[in-house]
Amino acid sequence: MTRVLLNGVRPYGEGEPVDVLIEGETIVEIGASPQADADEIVDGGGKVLLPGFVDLHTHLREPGREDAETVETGSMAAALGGYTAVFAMANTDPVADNAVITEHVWRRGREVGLVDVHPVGAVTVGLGGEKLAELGTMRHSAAEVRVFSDDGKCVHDPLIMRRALEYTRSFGGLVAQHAEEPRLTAGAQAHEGDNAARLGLAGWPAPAEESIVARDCLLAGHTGGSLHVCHVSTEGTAEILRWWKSREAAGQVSAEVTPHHLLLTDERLSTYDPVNKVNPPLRTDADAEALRRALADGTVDCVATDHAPHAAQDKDCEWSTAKPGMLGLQTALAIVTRTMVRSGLLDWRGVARVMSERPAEIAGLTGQGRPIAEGEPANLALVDPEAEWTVRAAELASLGQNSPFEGMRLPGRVVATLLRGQVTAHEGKVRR
Ligand SMILES: NC(=O)N[C@@H](CC(=O)O)C(=O)O
Ligand SMILES: [Zn+2]
Ligand SMILES: [Zn+2]
Repeated sequence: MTRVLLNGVRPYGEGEPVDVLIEGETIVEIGASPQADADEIVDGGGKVLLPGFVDLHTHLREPGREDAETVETGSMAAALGGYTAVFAMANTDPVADNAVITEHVWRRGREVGLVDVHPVGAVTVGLGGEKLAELGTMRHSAAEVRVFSDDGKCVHDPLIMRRALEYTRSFGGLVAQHAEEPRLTAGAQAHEGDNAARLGLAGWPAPAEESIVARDCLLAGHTGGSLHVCHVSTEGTAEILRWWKSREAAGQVSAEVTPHHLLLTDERLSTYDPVNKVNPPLRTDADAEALRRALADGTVDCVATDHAPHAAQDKDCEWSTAKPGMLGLQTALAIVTRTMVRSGLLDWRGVARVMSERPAEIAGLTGQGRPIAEGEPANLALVDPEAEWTVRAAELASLGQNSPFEGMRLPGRVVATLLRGQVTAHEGKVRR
């Protein structure tokens, strides 16, 4: 069995540095270990050791748009970003609304072997919003799909949403909702507010999100199904979730926020650079601040990247025809470090909670988001909290280069990632 020694690391950024010895897939010893007989020694230098990150919301674009991303390039970006599990959204071409596609994505993930790739199944056939997909078949396929989402589109018909919550409940599944009332966002190009008005961009009003979130909380409560709210973007949504979760009969409702909604606002739109175009749109300072507070106090459960790579021709064009979406996997930890850790809103235990433990729990992954302790699976991310680096999209592993953080100097860097004891990334290089 291969033995890897992480030399002088601080689990959760707490206490004096310790040595972590990994044998095969498992952490076998934490303390002062003999270094001599390890096959590989990773020099920890007192850096922060966290459980490997889990991303509930990634777009890998395979099948169909392999010019924007593939399971392979997305897995590389994930490993470099500290991730040990990602959920690949179903809005591919063809749509992942059946077991053939979800098994293909799952198998590709296993072949690449850098990160656990869990395909998300579509809720409705072709993301059409009209007919439930064969959720049970996907659940019982080799990919064991548990998370279902029409992401990119909202399951806007309340009866379909009700049925999806009821049906997934029967096998312990989860519906992840892209909350957007389509009647309120027809033609929308930006957050509805002063900036959009000044720039002449059609508005995406906050209630388009909030009305669906409120409705879906009620439906989840009524059916006993599990609801996960994707990319929460407004202060109002945070308030609805806070109220709903304070109720005794809140049931299973969870929510995620993206790094870009924690940091960026619609002030960036004045250049009309489509790199800032995303769904839901970048909102106001007050929204971003409310989201940071909601993440800190647990109202919003976790960070999910909504990593959405696009080919150059879909982004280097005029605003209205550009596709929405931003890269996220390799910058998430740095944005969380800047917005949550440097601001004092979260300590590293808190980061472990929002980037690993909660998302693993929400998705029902048993081997991820585990404590850093002897006998536990060695899914780990080693983070240098002091390192500063400048984002260069051309240097990221993704095929698409649409990072809104281009040129930004950010704190916090992933030094190494381990998937079940295998080093998958180290010092900015992928290991295969
Ligand atoms: N976030 C985006 O702006 N785009 C996503 C879809 C989505 O997450 O809604 C995409 O697939 O490109
Ligand atoms: Zn979405
Ligand atoms: Zn998405």
